Amino acid sequence: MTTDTTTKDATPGAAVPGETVLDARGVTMRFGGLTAVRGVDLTVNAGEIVGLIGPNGAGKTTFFNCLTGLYIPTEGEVRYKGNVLPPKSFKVTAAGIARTFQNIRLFANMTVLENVLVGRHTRTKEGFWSAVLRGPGFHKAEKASRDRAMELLQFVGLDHKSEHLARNLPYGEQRKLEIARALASEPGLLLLDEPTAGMNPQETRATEELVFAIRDMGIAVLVIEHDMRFIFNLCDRVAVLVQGEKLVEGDSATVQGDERVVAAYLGEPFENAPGAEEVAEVEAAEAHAETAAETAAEADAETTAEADAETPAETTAQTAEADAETTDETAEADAETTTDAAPGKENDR
Ligand SMILES: Nc1ncnc2c1ncn2[C@@H]1O[C@H](COP(=O)(O)OP(=O)(O)OP(=O)(O)O)[C@@H](O)[C@H]1O
Repeated sequence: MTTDTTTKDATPGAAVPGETVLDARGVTMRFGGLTAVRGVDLTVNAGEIVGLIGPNGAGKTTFFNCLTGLYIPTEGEVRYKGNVLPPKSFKVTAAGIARTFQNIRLFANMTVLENVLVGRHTRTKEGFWSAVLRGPGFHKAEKASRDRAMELLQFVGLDHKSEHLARNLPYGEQRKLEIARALASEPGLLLLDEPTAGMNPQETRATEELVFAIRDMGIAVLVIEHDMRFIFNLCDRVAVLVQGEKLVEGDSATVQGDERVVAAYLGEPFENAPGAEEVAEVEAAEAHAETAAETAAEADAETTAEADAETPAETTAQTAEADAETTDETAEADAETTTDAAPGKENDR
């Protein structure tokens, strides 16, 4: 019996510069009557950071799921380094694509180090008997895995927390741990689904640096994010999905300057832009609701003004009358009193 306990190619992801790492063509995903992604083409080349943006429900995560074997696209094809991807997520990971999730998926009750070690399982060859017998080869492989996991924890800045339980990490560090675990499979392409969600501006900037460092390690990156500043600082190319369709693709300046993108985010759709009709309907309903609210407010304001105008005038007039009468009576009484009681008057008479 032989047990192969060597660690597989440490950097299988290392890509040839300029090589097309990901090539998705005509990817369509339907759920019953709903087409979440429609005919999307997207490539990611070695050394690139590509952004995928779009309003909520645009189909970004569904597209990611089609790239990672979680969904089998209804139509279209996804190739990684020229090979069609197998329709199983663990095989996609083994092929060289790793990902993080929008909703963090860590093993909460395992330590930080154990979480990263789990990510390494596709890169080790220890078989069943090796694990059972725990011979010298197994221990050697285990040590190599631990060393690599610690390197990755150091890379994301979590090596000092390797023995902490994952669930005790603050949110931002949990996101970093997810990235370290994804890197543990030594990918050639990393897909990040909203990596800065819930982070403060400082953590977001640190994540930006981390993604640049990942790219510099030779790993291509495709990132979904709603933080436009993060996307436009980071990405070589950005693709915009709206209503499941790719609306625009280009460098940051091109995408930022494209009026259809501005319209898709600001709710002023272009004629024939995907989703324009729906947005127009929502806008019309909102405008109608606003007009109704304004009319009601104006009517209220008029009623109040009329009531205000009548009430103080009458009250003031009545008060003035009452004051005048009181003053006259007081003056008379004062005059009488003063006259009657004036000292020395009688003496003067
Ligand atoms: N498993 C599913 N079954 C049915 N419909 C789904 C499924 N997954 C996604 N959808 C629908 O597909 C559409 C696209 O959703 P998706 O989550 O991909 O959008 P998104 O762009 O990632 O949105 P967000 O930015 O809010 O995460 C939505 O209408 C969603 O409800």
